Amino acid sequence: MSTHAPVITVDGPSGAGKGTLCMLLAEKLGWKLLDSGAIYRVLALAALHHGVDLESEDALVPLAAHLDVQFVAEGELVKVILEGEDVSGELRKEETGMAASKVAALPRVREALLRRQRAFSEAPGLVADGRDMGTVVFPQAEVKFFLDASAEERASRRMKQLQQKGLDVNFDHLLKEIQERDDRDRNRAVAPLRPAADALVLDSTEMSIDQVIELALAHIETKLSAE
Ligand SMILES: Nc1ncnc2c1ncn2[C@@H]1O[C@H](COP(=O)(O)OP(=O)(O)O)[C@@H](O)[C@H]1O
Ligand SMILES: Nc1ccn([C@@H]2O[C@H](COP(=O)(O)OP(=O)(O)O)[C@@H](O)[C@H]2O)c(=O)n1
Repeated sequence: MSTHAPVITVDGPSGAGKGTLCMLLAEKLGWKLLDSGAIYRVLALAALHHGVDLESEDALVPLAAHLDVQFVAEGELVKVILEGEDVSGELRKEETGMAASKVAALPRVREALLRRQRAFSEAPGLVADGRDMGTVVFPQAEVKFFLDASAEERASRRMKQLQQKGLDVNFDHLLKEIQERDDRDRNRAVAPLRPAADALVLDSTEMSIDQVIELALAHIETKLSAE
């Protein structure tokens, strides 16, 4: 039998600051990190590389079940290796996020990836970043957050992030893509993006990263000391 390890979940829409918060929490607590979005992104890339239709559930399920991916920590960065190839750069592109949200809408694809995500839970604890971490993948999690921000603020954060990587981006186009992806994530039949009933909802539109972390750490301390 596996021993129980505590889990903190952080769900929310694109650009809300989930990845930033999760990385800092995992570092501070010395816990493992699950970037579940990266798994959906890798699956989308595998489908594109193999010429598999992003809407063909029958073809995507075996690809998901046998996904050959490794996450290799290199200092602060995580290198993502798909079938022996470094796809870290391709992974973060907005079009990969868009393709990921298409494969992620398919129920049997999500089912095929469940065990792989749950396997990340190990001692001393796990911080899990995604859309359905607190509702579906780790419903028993000790601490749950739903991190949100206005679509305009999220698009503006994403634009700065992409510009820092030297990419040329148009704000209106980015905002439209983010809204389209959010709509698909919120309205899909299985594991839609929504806060778990027991999640603390944080709207970070007017908050700095430090303020979000401070609030999150205070909530974690309250929840974990009450266990
Ligand atoms: N509260 C905040 N205020 C301003 N910028 C933020 C905040 N939180 C995150 N960011 C920045 O916004 C961008 C997107 O954050 P990220 O953590 O990747 O979001 P997500 O994982 O939810 O898509 C990053 O460049 C990050 O540094
Ligand atoms: N737990 C998760 C994580 C991501 N996803 C899907 O994967 C896409 C990419 O997720 P991501 O977390 O990498 O995206 P960003 O928030 O970084 O933009 C999302 O738009 C969702 O469609 C999901 O369905 N469930």
